[in-house]
Amino acid sequence: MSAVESLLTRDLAAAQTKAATLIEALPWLARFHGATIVIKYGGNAMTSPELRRHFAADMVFLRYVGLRPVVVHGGGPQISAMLSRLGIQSEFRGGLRVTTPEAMDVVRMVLVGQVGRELVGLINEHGPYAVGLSGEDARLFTAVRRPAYVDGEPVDVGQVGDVDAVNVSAVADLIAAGRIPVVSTVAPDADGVLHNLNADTAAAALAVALRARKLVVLTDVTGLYASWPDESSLISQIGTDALAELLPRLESGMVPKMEACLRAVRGGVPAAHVVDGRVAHSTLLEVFTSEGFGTMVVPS
Ligand SMILES: Nc1ncnc2c1ncn2[C@@H]1O[C@H](COP(=O)(O)OP(=O)(O)O)[C@@H](O)[C@H]1O
Ligand SMILES: CC(=O)N[C@@H](CCC(=O)OP(=O)(O)O)C(=O)O
Repeated sequence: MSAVESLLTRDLAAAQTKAATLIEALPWLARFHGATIVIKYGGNAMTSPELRRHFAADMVFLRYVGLRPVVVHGGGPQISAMLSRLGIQSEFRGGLRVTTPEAMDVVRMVLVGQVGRELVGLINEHGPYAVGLSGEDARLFTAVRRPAYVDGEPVDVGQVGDVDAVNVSAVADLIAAGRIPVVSTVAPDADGVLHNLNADTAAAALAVALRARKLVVLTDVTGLYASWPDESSLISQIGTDALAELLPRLESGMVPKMEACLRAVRGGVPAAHVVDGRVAHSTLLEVFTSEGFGTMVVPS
C-alpha cells in the first residue's frame, strides 16, 4: 500500500469511528426526544473554565437534538470562598451550611449574581438560549425552614430551607419557548424570608414537579461509594429501598445528594444519576452512551 493509500485508509477508519459514536446515540436520541432532563451542576464539578465551557456546550447540544435541559446549579465552594474573603467562616452541619442572615446575603449574591450569571453567559455564547432565575422568580420555590440532622438529632442551621412548594409555570414557559432555564437555589418562605436551599434538594424537587425523565447530578467523584473512600465499593446501580437503607451510613457531603436522588425517584422521576462532572462532556456520556457511567438510582 502506498503512503497516500495508507493515509486515506487511516482517515477512513477515523471517520468510521466517529460515525459509530454518532450512531450509538440513536436509540437514546429516540428514547429521550422531547424529554425534560434536570441537570444539577455542583460547585465542586465547576473545577476549570474549560470544563464549564464543555458543560455549557453540552446543554446547547441537548437542546439542539430535541431534549429539554433544565439546569440547577450549586456553588458551595464559591460561597465559602466569598465568605472567607469577607472574613466570615463557613460551617456545615449534616451537609448543610449554617446560614446566618449575614451569610444569606452572600449566598444570594454568589449563587444568583455570580455562578448563575456565569453559566448563563457561557450557554449564551452559543445563541440566545439560557435564562437565569432563582427560587424567588415567579414563585418558583417556596421554602420551609428545616433543621440539619447530626447523629439523628435535629440541629438548627439558620435560614436553610427545604422546598415546600414548586410553581413550575415560569420554567415551563421558558422550556416551551426553547430556552434553557438556569436555576439558582435561594427561595423565600411563606412570610417572604429568604432561605438557602441545598441545590441537590432543589433540583430533585424541580425534577419531580416537571415530571422530568431524568435527574443528572454532576459532582466531583465517580459516583456513590458504599464504603467511602474504598475505590472498589463504587455502586453502579441502586434501588430506592437499598439507598434508603444506606443513607444513615453515608458521610455528610453525600447525604443531601443521595436524599435528593431518592426523593426524585420516589417522586416519579424514572432515574437519577450521580456522575463525575470532572470528566469533560459527562452529561452527554450519561445520556447518549450505553456504558454505565457513575451511579444510577432506580425504583426498587
Ligand atoms: N459515600 C460516598 N461516595 C462518594 N462521595 C462521598 C461519599 N461520602 C462522602 N463523599 C464526598 O462527597 C463529595 C461530594 O459532595 P459535595 O462536596 O457536596 O459535592 P457537590 O458540590 O457536587 O454538591 C465527594 O467529593 C466526596 O468527597
Ligand atoms: C443549605 C446549603 O448547604 N446550601 C448550599 C447551596 C449551594 C449548593 O448546594 O452548592 P453545591 O451543589 O455546590 O454543594 C450552600 O450554601 O453551600
